[in-house]
Amino acid sequence: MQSKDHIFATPIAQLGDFCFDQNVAEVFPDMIKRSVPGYSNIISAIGMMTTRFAQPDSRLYDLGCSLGAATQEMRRNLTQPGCRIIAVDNSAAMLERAASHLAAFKSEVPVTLTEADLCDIEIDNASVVVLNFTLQFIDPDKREALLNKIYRGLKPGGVLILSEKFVSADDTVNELLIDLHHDFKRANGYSELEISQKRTALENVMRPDTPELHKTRLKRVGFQHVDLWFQCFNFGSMVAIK
Ligand SMILES: Nc1ncnc2c1ncn2[C@@H]1O[C@H](C[S@+](CC[C@H]([NH3+])C(=O)[O-])CC(=O)[O-])[C@@H](O)[C@H]1O
Ligand SMILES: O=C(O)C(=O)Cc1ccccc1
Repeated sequence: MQSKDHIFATPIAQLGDFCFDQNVAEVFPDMIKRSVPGYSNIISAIGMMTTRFAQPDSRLYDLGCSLGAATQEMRRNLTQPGCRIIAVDNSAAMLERAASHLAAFKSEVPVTLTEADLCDIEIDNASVVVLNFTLQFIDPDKREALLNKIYRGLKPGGVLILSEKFVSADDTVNELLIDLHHDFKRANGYSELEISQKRTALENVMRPDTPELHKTRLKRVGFQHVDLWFQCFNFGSMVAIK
């Protein structure tokens, strides 16, 4: 049985910044499923893209892996020999649980779990890189350098799958998409208090960009082929091919 997310269910007097601690790690599968429209479709598609883009004797990176949902899907769909998956997160609580989640499945594919800041790791010999709802938590000033490092670490023909919460450049549409996201959360059983307290807690730590900025930046770092392949409300996923 997975634990249900009640983190923001009661009034919190000193609402601090959202962080990926033990409490969040414990309820994370429930939290992400009820909070991110399209999450399970995106995870499935990461598996499908792995089958298409993984190259023999290369590395696959899951950056900001949380409990390793994308890692597990890549591992299940990998058909090329000699590959290794490197799953990275800077939350010790997440990585501890990722290790036990991944150990619950049998697989021949080696996985390295690394506790590190994405800004400090090396990326090398990569055929598939996944940033599934992680770039939005990186300091905006460091995003381009990280994407540049990913581009340089990818082999020709390699792919980056970048999923994010977006802001719309059009204020009216932006408000509509945020409202629809809140409707989605209500429909999934979150109360007004849960929605508003989490929104406040995320304000300083999650800074979404427009899809246009993502596309321009990905092109600037060198990706030849970039587009949005999925969007539901203000959440979506882009593909960038080297
Ligand atoms: N600087 C950083 N360095 C490393 N990790 C970081 C950093 N900043 C944040 N993280 C990590 O990025 C993850 C973001 S969750 C990813 C979901 C997952 N990809 C999934 O497909 O289930 C998305 C969400 O919760 O909306 C958390 O585990 C953070 O600890
Ligand atoms: O819940 C939200 O409002 C989100 O934007 C998604 C989310 C999901 C899990 C952790 C942090 C943010």
